[in-house]
Amino acid sequence: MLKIQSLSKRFVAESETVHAVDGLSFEVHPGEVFGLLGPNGAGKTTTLRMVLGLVRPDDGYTEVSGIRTSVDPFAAKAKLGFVSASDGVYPWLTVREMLLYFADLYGVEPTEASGRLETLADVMDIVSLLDRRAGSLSTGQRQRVTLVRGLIHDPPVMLLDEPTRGLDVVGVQTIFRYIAHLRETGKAVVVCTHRLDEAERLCDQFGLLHRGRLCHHGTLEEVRRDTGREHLVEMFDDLMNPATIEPSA
Ligand SMILES: Nc1ncnc2c1ncn2[C@@H]1O[C@H](COP(=O)(O)OP(=O)(O)OP(=O)(O)O)[C@@H](O)[C@H]1O
Repeated sequence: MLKIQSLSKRFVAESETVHAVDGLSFEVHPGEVFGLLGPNGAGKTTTLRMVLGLVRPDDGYTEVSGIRTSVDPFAAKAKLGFVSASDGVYPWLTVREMLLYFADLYGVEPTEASGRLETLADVMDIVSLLDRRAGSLSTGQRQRVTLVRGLIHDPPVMLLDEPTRGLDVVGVQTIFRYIAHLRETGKAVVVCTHRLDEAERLCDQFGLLHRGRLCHHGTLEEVRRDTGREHLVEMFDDLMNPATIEPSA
């Protein structure tokens, strides 16, 4: 499970203080997909960086499977998988070598790593790519390999940062299949995206982030009830242009 409690981060840029994340709290349970949604600059990446232990919070904490990132960052990281649209590969290694190398970095026993690689290669349809050099893969093939890499140490919590950015229809479907697999295997998943239409189809829980604050939070039904709006895009429009909100009857 992932727990985020009263998390805050301020940055000072050109003598102005930016509240990038401001008192953020939510939980993601096993088998749940949480969409952390927000416009540019809402604080999504800063939140993920704090969960990953790359940025120190000013207040609050993040906890991965009961381990506070600030107390034991290495143990917390071992429980996290991270996939981002800008992930690269080691071009001179074969796909198999690269995935087993990452498994080794995470301390996975070689026999266990090989078994896991076989299962995941099957799920993500990369069996025929395993002995190819990673540098020779197409964008879609590379994407499937990086998705497998995020899971090679079987983490209970997965963070996906803009996972469909730059992908074609087939690539987007692959992400949908991957997230279905994560849900079925009981991972607690956070997806950060601007693609609100995709988020509506992908996520079980939604957090609408604006200027570092969670403005609405819950299932799609709950946020619909809360906002009086049907679609996420309308909810965001209201948040960003409050003057356009129609007074309720
Ligand atoms: N290292 C930094 N120094 C100064 N300001 C920063 C720093 N990192 C982030 N910020 C500011 O914090 C705010 C939140 O940024 P963040 O990158 O978390 O937003 P985001 O929701 O991920 O946006 P995007 O969707 O554009 O990636 C922004 O105003 C940003 O300019």
